[in-house]
Amino acid sequence: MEPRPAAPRPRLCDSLGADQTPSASTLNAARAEARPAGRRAPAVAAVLPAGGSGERMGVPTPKQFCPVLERPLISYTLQALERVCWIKDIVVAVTGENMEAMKGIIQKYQHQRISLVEAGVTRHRSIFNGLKALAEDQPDSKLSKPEVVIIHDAVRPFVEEDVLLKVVTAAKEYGAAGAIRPLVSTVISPSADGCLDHSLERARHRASEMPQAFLFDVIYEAYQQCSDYDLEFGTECLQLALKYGHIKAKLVEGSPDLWKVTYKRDLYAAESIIKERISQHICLIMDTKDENHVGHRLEEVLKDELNHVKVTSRLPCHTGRDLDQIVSEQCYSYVCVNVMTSDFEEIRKLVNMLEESNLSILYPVVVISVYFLDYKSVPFDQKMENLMQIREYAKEVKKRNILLCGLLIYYPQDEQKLQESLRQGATIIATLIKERNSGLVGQLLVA
Ligand SMILES: Nc1ccn([C@@H]2O[C@H](COP(=O)(O)OP(=O)(O)OP(=O)(O)O)[C@@H](O)[C@H]2O)c(=O)n1
Ligand SMILES: O=C(CO)[C@H](O)[C@H](O)COP(=O)(O)O
Repeated sequence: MEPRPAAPRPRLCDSLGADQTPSASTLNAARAEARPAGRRAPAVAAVLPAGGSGERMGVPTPKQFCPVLERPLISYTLQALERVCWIKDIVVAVTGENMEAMKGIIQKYQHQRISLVEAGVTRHRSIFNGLKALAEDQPDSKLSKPEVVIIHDAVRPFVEEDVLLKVVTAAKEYGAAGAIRPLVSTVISPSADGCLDHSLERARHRASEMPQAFLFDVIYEAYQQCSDYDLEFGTECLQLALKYGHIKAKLVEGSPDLWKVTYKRDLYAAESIIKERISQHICLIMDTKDENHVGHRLEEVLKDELNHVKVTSRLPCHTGRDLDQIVSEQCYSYVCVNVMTSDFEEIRKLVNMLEESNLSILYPVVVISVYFLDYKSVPFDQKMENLMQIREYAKEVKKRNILLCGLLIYYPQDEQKLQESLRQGATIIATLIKERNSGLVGQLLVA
């Protein structure tokens, strides 16, 4: 039996940013990095069954294509697997009628390493079709048979590298492995007359989740021997490895986020989790170096209000160089503090950089333009005329998934009122970033 590969190493893919696909040289470097001396890293591929109709979701669109933050659910799962640079191929099984839509998603969100196969009428048949694509070296296929294959539902978007590595490592040793979770409800067995026959002791049972991983030959041979009944009604790949391959899969404790999107409530939960994850970093761009200026006080109040969020500040003159760094850190929330001017020059520069970075292809980027309205120095009507440009400009940039709105904070005012305005401003900023509500683009809010 092959020795276990080394423990998980830092992801080389991270240095490229989780949403970017590593180059071939980085993949090779990652493999070399992850390969202890003398041990060969297994060739790993993934099969994603995505051919269901999502009946339990109760909407016409199959749930894998339902939008979350205006992006199809399946795209998040693909992104999660693409982050893992040692998965060389990702085979997705979709129905013929959804093939073009799937190709469009791959192109729009710049997914890589994806191959498409026709789904089957059941989940097992879809998976089997995916395995066939990996098993047979068709003349024009760029796919090759992997040593280990991951099977993961396309509607489980929150899968991390660590659990993938655990199931793959275990599959190499045991032949099969799968993620499990504690049961939330007790499992019961009803009798023919619809009454309780018996219940299972919940603590002694687990829920089978995904990802699962198998030595390719183990699961492929199991599917080839599968009865029609199993292909039609089965729901558990680990059971096929046991029944047809006599392999007892290694069970790996998974994280709470491995759940499968099945009902409509799961879409709302997925959107909430994604919003929370992309709101963990705020970049504050100041247009003044004056450390004593009120704009820097807003930074302090924001840090105080949002103690779990990373707030980094930048000056426009450094923005270009620094922004590349921020983009690679996956920052999707920008607060531009304008104390010196109410014109749009700085905002336009930032928006142009964000567009060039393609950052807003995957997630909506929030840009909040904060104006300290020194109503004593500039006639109010002249300033408002300037500021009202935001409405039209915001409509324009919304098309590129950038959500722009304005925030006015009166200034100067007595210390207590100013502190109150700053706190109100921080609350408004936090809400705009957390909610990412496209209905508010172009609005001018007042703290
Ligand atoms: N013929 C099928 C049926 C299901 N799946 C996929 O298997 C995964 C898990 O199945 P499930 O949650 O049951 O999806 P649906 O069958 O679409 O849901 P429902 O049972 O509510 O119709 C999903 O990614 C689904 O697209 C598939 O590839 N081929
Ligand atoms: O949890 C799982 C174990 O492999 C599968 O995702 C689940 O069984 C799929 O069943 P269904 O397609 O009916 O949702």
